[in-house]
Amino acid sequence: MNIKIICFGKLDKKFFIDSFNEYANRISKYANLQVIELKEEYQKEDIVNKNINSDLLLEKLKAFSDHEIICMDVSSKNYSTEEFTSIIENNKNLKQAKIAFIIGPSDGYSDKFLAQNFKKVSFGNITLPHQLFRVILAEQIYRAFKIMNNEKYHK
Ligand SMILES: C[S@@+](CC[C@H](N)C(=O)[O-])C[C@H]1O[C@@H](n2cnc3c(N)ncnc32)[C@H](O)[C@@H]1O
Repeated sequence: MNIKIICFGKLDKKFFIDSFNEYANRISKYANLQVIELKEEYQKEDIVNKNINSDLLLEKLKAFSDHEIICMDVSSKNYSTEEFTSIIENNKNLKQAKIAFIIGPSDGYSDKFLAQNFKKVSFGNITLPHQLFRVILAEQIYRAFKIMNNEKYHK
């Protein structure tokens, strides 16, 4: 399985880099994980930033039309770990399964972006900073593989 995380900016704190690398390394036992970091526009008005960054995402996603796109969005339906696992599990047996998770820009997604027919997933009604969220997403992907493979992991 090929998994991509498409996100904005770089991890710039050692504790985030170390934590993410730890989970990425664990995930590598089950899947190819690739992180695609986009350059975020943040110096204009919020609404302009939102539109520019969302359009950049849409442009980038044209190269991933063969992927299941999962948009991580605070305001969407809450997914439990088991429900999240089922998204990955549904792809598991597909030949050349490809999933791309999107971590959005700081000013949110544009209406045009949200109108796309992507699955939208929230990990709960709290807004997490994007660097921390990248670590949490990697941990949940790793947890999903442990669950799918009936392997022991911390409860
Ligand atoms: C700092 S947040 C952006 C928040 C932005 N103001 C908004 O309303 O979308 C950056 C990204 O982290 C992800 N994120 C943060 N908390 C999340 C949560 N509880 N569930 C799902 N995604 C989350 C989303 O992809 C979000 O676009």
